[in-house]
Amino acid sequence: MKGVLLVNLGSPDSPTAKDVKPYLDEFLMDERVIDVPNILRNILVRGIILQTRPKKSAKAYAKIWWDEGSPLIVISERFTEKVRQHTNMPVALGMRYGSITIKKALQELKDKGVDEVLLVPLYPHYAMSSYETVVVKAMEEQQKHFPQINLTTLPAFYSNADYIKVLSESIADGLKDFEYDHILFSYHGIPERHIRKSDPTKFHCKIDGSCCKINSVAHHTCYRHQCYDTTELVKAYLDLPEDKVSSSFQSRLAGDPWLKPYTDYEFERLAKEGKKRLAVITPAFVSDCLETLEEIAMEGKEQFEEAGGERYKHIPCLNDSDAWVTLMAKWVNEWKSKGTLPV
Ligand SMILES: C=CC1=C(C)c2cc3[nH]c(cc4nc(cc5[nH]c(cc1n2)c(C)c5CCC(=O)O)C(CCC(=O)O)=C4C)c(C)c3C=C
Ligand SMILES: [Fe+2]
Ligand SMILES: [Fe+2]
Repeated sequence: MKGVLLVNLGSPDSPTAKDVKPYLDEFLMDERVIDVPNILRNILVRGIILQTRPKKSAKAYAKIWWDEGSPLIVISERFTEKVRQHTNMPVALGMRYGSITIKKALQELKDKGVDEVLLVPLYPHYAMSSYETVVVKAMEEQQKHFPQINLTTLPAFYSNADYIKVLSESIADGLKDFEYDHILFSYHGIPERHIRKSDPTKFHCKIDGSCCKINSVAHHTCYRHQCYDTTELVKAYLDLPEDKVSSSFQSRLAGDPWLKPYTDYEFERLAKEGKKRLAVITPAFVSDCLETLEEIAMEGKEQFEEAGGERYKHIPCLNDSDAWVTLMAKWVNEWKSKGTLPV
């Protein structure tokens, strides 16, 4: 029997330093997130970052936490339930980090008699620290504990025409009552080094975009390329003016150079250039989470207004909206009936 495994990033069990610490430990000790040799990662994560970050992150989580729990988890659970209803299939939810594990989700599917699983990493774009680590972890769990299960993975859908339509229409909806001077597409950042590492040709990706017009297999794994593609496709779908749209990268950790331009610097630059009314969308995330609700909706607003901006709007992620659930159900049903995957 066929079933679906949806996987998102995960959250701590509560917005306290006690629960944030083990969650961040698992997250940042992932070799695809902090990709340095093991000994160095241990020193960096356990000896330095985890000494102070859990307290700071817990405070940020406390600002966005809902009565039902972490927004990312609650939204993902609502989405899962709706996809289940729209497909009449066993659909389980796992998280890459934290207590709602991929192993438990696979067990849930196995207990229902599932032996063919469609794995859906809940990320539109490929990055080794998001999409790839989910696929690798799910394959490890499958090989170790569920050899009878066959896994098929949904490709990154950042440029899928149906997805672009759903995303664009949700943006248009968010802009209905908002006169804007500029729309910023803010994507989660990654270290530049990750782009080079993920380039199978080892020479194509130049980080500055000069490579992106030359056709290459590297684009299948180039997060930066894919983010800019999403912006361009939404811009074309909504016929947005060229000079009113730009892309940037948020949530960097100190240290290495991360993808530029940095979102927080862009808030300042745009406000200083006289863009007084700013709309921000965050298409690297399908569900609202700490990085959208705190960093963008709260901190970003403050940064923009401090730099002279006047009106600011964060447009929500797709979350459990009808259009997004319907699209996911369509992909799942096509896989179930014809064995095909979206392109
Ligand atoms: C080296 C560090 C990090 C990389 C690389 C990274 C990539 C990456 N992350 C997401 C999605 C999310 N990240 C979230 C939180 C978060 N991310 C990092 C670090 C890296 N992410 C940290 C330390 C945290 C925790 C919070 C903090 O202390 O700042 C979240 C939110 C989770 C939640 O519970 O709400 C998401 C979602 C993507 C898509 C990505 C690569 C493209
Ligand atoms: Fe992150
Ligand atoms: Fe490129």
